[in-house]
Amino acid sequence: MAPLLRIILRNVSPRAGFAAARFASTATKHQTLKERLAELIPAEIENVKAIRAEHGKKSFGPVLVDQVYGGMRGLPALLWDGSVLDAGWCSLYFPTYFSFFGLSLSSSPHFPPAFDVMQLLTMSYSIEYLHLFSEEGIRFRGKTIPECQELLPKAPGGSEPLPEGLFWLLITGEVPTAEQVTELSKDWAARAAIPEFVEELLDRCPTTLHPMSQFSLAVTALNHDSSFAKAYSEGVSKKEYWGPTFEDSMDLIAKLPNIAGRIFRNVYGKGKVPEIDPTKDYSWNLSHLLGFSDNHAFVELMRLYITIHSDHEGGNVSAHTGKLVGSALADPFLAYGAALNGLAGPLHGLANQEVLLWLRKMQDKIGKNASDEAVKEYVWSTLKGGQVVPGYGHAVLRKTDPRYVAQREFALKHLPEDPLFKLVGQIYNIVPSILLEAGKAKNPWPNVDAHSGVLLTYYGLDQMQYYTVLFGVSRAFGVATQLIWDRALGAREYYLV
Ligand SMILES: CC(=O)SCCNC(=O)CCNC(=O)[C@H](O)C(C)(C)COP(=O)(O)OP(=O)(O)OC[C@H]1O[C@@H](n2cnc3c(N)ncnc32)[C@H](O)[C@@H]1OP(=O)(O)O
Ligand SMILES: O=C([O-])CC(=O)C(=O)O
Repeated sequence: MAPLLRIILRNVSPRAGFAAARFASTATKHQTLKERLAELIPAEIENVKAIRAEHGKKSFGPVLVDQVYGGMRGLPALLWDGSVLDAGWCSLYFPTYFSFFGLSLSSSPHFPPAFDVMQLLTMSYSIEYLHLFSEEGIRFRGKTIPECQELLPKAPGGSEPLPEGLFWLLITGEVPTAEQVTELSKDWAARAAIPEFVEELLDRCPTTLHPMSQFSLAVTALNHDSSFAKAYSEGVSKKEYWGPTFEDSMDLIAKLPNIAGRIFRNVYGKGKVPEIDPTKDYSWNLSHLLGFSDNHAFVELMRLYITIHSDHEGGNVSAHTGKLVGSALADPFLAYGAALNGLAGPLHGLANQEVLLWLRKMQDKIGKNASDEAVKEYVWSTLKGGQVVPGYGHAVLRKTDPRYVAQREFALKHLPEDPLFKLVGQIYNIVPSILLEAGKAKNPWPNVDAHSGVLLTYYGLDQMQYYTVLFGVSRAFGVATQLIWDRALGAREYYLV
């Protein structure tokens, strides 16, 4: 049985966070992200040392055979800094005077061991609050999506959070100033150009090659100019790994709009890719490269979309893959290229494409204003055909995904009368009870992918095979954050039996 214990595990984000560093110092208004990060790292290294010295030999509990066969669901062992996923029915948070320790209890088999952990923690941490049966789903550095929408800086005239602010929050645990976010926008615009050979590589792809394959190909090729790979080959000290990893991560995020824009224009015959505007924010530029920047609501949608898709704890396929590949000291481009290949699976990020295809097929079969009865029959025929209902269910969540809710609110504000949006609402009233009746899915509620494609379609971006590329632009924020912190804290490489 010993090898079982060495299986890597999903769904815990127990990192005593940045309160310690915040206690010692506070970000100054003019600091860059890298300067602030450099200040935070030493305290965090000490924090991890202290946790390991005190708790290193304690156990999170047994590993069940079912969990090993069940895709490692509910096993708490994967460190993830940026976000914690709360299943929607049970979550414990332990903020203390010097640290934040978030433990997500994500599935029932894990419940008893989790209580061991609770005891373990209460032995040495003062609990300021503990909330059970909470409803938040994802929290970015402890902040829910509505809190991020409220607290993060906005563009002039905009009401959705700027993803630049979310990235700052993921990296530092702090809400940035508007000035810091503007500097980040400028920095990313300055780094946005992609090498000519990557442009050529994309231009030579057949238009029939799936946009996600092109995306991963181009991201992988960026490794040609990796600061980390260069520094490593020149013998950089372990202690300095995080610096070139940070530079690569910033380059990666900055270059994604140019890659995504080029793929979109090549595949769908939309002409030459325009220049990045260095005075504009990241989402405006992404929208511009896709040809939608004159539509203010679409740009706002991109700001929301990139913010909410950025990070979802470490157990999902893309995040986990990025961390795993990065743990062998592959540079961020190689690690993220691998992550994108996982995101391209239909049970993960590609589900947003699958949802639209499924909706279109449904409309072809039963018409555009079908009755509830006809929709029910169509859903049953999907299940009876041995297929999944795309956009429904989740490995961790046990409630409607708050990212679905955020997108629904956006739709209610901007496109309340859209027929496809209404169909999504109709399906919401039908699918959960059918999935419950079918008796297999542990979570009958919709996930993020059930809604995103409908919004994009409304604004004219109806090339559904392309949708997961946008998801991939966003997910880089979370994966990059973890790669940087893993290098800063000297995370060990994974070892699978
Ligand atoms: C960004 C994201 O990645 S969000 C997820 C996007 N993916 C989708 O929307 C695809 C549809 N959903 C699914 O396939 C699943 O719910 C997943 C992959 C998301 C989660 O999988 P799991 O954690 O294994 O779900 P769960 O434990 O509930 O599965 C139990 C059974 O219910 C089935 N099930 C789960 N969700 C659904 C669904 N939406 N439709 C039909 N059956 C489902 C599973 O296929 C499984 O069947 P099996 O026992 O025959 O293998
Ligand atoms: O968390 C998961 O398993 C899948 C998901 O919703 C995401 O990665 O955004």
